[in-house]
Amino acid sequence: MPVEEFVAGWISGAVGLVLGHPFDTVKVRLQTQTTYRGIADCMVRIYRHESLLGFFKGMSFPIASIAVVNSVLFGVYSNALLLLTATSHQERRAQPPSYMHIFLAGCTGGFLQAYFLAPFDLIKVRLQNQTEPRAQPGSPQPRYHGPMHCAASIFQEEGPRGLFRGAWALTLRDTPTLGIYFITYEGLCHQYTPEGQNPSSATVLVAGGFAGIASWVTATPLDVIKSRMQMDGLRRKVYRGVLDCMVSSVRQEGLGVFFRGLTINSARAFPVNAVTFLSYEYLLRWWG
Ligand SMILES: CN(C)C(=N)NCCC[C@H](N)C(=O)O
Repeated sequence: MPVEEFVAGWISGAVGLVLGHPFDTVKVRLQTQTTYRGIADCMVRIYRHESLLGFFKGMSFPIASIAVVNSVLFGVYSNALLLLTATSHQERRAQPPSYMHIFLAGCTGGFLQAYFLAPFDLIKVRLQNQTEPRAQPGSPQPRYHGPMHCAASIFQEEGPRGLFRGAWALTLRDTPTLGIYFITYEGLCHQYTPEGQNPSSATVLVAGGFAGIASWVTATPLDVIKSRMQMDGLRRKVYRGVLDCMVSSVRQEGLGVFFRGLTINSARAFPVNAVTFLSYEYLLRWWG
């Protein structure tokens, strides 16, 4: 089993993560809190109240976990394609796999990564939603003092299953949309690359960027539900499950609720996934 894909997936994911985290914080706040009037209002209020550091809340755990999460995604995707088509990453340029195989391999990668991602994503979302500024004498204390304290508190209060709150919505979000992610990337690279050659850097950047946008546009409705399920139970439990969360969110806020954070999700997706795929391709070429 080639391990290069796992390592390339890890490094490329970390590059994208740091770049996209501030946008991700704004998105999570817009999806779960109704007090912001829009992207600009949310950004200004985070900056005024919590300083620049407010945008980077909850980033340390994703950085630590990206090694596992992205290497599972890219490694499983590539190895699933190897199983389905009997071609390695380099051979696939000369013998491109069918879109059905790419989709199935992407869905498999998405399905498996969701379970590795679930606890880390939960802790990220909980920390991103803490609006208290950095601790100053006399100022209100945030509920969680950091990622380890957050993980330990959830574990103590809700048991090990609590760490997987929202995991079902996350799996529903990631399984089909990662199929779409890889199909868009491979399809655009194939379209704009001469037969048998490697795609140019510009092609990889554009194809990666659009793969990010296509997958996040389709993922946003379940992303909203996932974030709400993850915040549920913080004080009292409101939703009975994914379907109940969907129905009551639509009842209270209308169908537009499914598009909360769509603009910022798409704006974030382009640069993050452009650099993720560029570093992924270069690392694999570098290792031959
Ligand atoms: C729509 N979904 C869930 C994805 N495209 N997932 C792949 C993640 C890529 C990158 N780390 C990101 O956060 O955009």
